[in-house]
Amino acid sequence: MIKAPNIILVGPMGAGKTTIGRLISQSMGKEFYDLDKVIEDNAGADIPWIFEREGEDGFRKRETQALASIAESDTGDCVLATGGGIVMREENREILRENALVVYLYASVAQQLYRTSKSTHRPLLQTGDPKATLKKLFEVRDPLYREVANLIIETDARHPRSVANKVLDAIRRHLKMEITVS
Ligand SMILES: Nc1ncnc2c1ncn2[C@@H]1O[C@H](COP(=O)(O)OP(=O)(O)O)[C@@H](O)[C@H]1O
Ligand SMILES: O=C(O)C1=C[C@@H](OP(=O)(O)O)[C@@H](O)[C@H](O)C1
Ligand SMILES: [Mg+2]
Repeated sequence: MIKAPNIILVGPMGAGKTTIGRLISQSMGKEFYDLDKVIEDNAGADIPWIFEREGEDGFRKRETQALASIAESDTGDCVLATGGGIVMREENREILRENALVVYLYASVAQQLYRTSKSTHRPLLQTGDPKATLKKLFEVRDPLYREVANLIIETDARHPRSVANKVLDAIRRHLKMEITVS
């Protein structure tokens, strides 16, 4: 059986997965991994370069490999922030569902747009109409995030520290509930 990491954050670009993942890993005393960073380290190149040279398909292959390698390693006791497209492949969703507590960080399209607008490192948003792109992606992906999630946390109108505290509370409640039930 594949051993998945403890806490996995999913959600759209700009939901705050990287930011919140780091904060909650510090509070929980767990190792933190950002899947995009793992992919970049493995490739020796950044994400825009990978998209440019290998296309989105090449990136998705690397993403699945990186997820599987973390899931199969002994680093089970960690917090993992994924990229927004992780739910697009069924094999990824299977790994996410296995053993991990998956937290969906929800953000409205307006917030996604606002939070991603200052950065140019997301190749999918380097289009004439990033709002339309985010909306289209969200329509496809939101049901998939919900399919794999154990917990859903709303992030609009919340400071990152407040989102992190909400996630930590929800995780504690969820784990306590599981212990009480079993
Ligand atoms: N709750 C929040 N409120 C305001 N800004 C946020 C919040 N969460 C993240 N951000 C900011 O939004 C940007 C994208 O966050 P990031 O963690 O990279 O998102 P993701 O990894 O989900 O794409 C960063 O500049 C980050 O500081
Ligand atoms: O939504 C996506 O398909 C992607 C999201 C990005 O990560 P973040 O969600 O952390 O921005 C990164 O993996 C890549 O640019 C593709
Ligand atoms: Mg990120």
